[in-house]
Amino acid sequence: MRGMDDPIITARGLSKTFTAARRSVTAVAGLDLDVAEGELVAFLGPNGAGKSTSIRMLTTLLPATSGTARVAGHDVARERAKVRGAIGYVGQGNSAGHNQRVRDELLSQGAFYGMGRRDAARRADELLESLELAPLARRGVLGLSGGQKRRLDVALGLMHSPRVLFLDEPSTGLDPQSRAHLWEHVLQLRRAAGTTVFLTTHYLEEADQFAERVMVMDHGRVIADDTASRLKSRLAGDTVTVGFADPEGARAGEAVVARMAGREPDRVDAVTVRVAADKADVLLADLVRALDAEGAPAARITLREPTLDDVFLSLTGRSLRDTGDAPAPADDTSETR
Ligand SMILES: Nc1ncnc2c1ncn2[C@@H]1O[C@H](COP(=O)(O)OP(=O)(O)OP(=O)(O)O)[C@@H](O)[C@H]1O
Repeated sequence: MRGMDDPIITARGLSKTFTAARRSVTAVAGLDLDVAEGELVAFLGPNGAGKSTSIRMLTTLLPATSGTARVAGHDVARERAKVRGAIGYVGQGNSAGHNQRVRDELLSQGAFYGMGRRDAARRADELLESLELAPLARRGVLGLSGGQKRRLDVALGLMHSPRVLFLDEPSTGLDPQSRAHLWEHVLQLRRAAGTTVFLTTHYLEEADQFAERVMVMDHGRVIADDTASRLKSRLAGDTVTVGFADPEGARAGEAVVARMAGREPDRVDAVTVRVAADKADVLLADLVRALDAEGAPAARITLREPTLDDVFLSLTGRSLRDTGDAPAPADDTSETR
């Protein structure tokens, strides 16, 4: 992996304003970006935040209104063909509308990229194998399941062995098992080839679990850019919730909690208090002892680690889950992994 002194993706002041019928919308407002080769970066944000527009500018599909970007050493405005040759792009719902066979679809893509027939065939078989599509090679594209189709999309994006793979919502609409499966493949392919992966997602858990770097976008701007764990510890702490046997216990316990945590707890209900804590795991043991010693023992204590949604909430005052567009959290990936 190369250092940041030689990033594979850079953007400076990259902006896009759409104007239609005298109304103008600034979809992306001054994106600055440096991505090192081999990084896995996730763009996270609510609908309309500007994620797709950013990706479409970086992949040369959309001209910027202002600003510049370079991908794999080429300028996205002046060297579009060179950029396209170096990247793979999987858009939202990429799959073909006609019923070509799976393997033929890959071969057409290879031809599109100017690959020789032999090379294309070899590469297609390699990708069919590694994306577990080999048994479906002769099946029509239209008969594939959602998850199979998305894996084919990824294979199509990888046909010419690009240095950078852009994925726009690769897992939206897939069931939890297919999502996990797709991710497994993307991570494995990336390990094998060192491909830089830049993707957008609505799934907080996904970004949290798999991305090395999370860029949170809102209203066309990047409002946070760091590893998920640093974002969480910096912008949203743990919460400790303490339940008492009765309201009297809660009253006595509340003061102890305040003293131990160093800040006033919130009242959840008559018998429960909640407090934010920087080092909740350490606090927990001390708190239990202190509550016992002062005759206000806890009936139950729960510790909740922050999620990326807490990060978004702390940055914007809104919940990503409340924006109405984020898919419901999948039941297999709850926020407390
Ligand atoms: N072709 C277009 N013409 C006019 N406005 C557009 C166009 N494309 C996008 N926009 C607007 O730009 C803003 C950003 O859209 P964009 O699709 O980049 O957001 P996003 O974060 O990718 O959202 P989603 O998660 O829904 O894909 C939105 O307000 C959108 O309505």
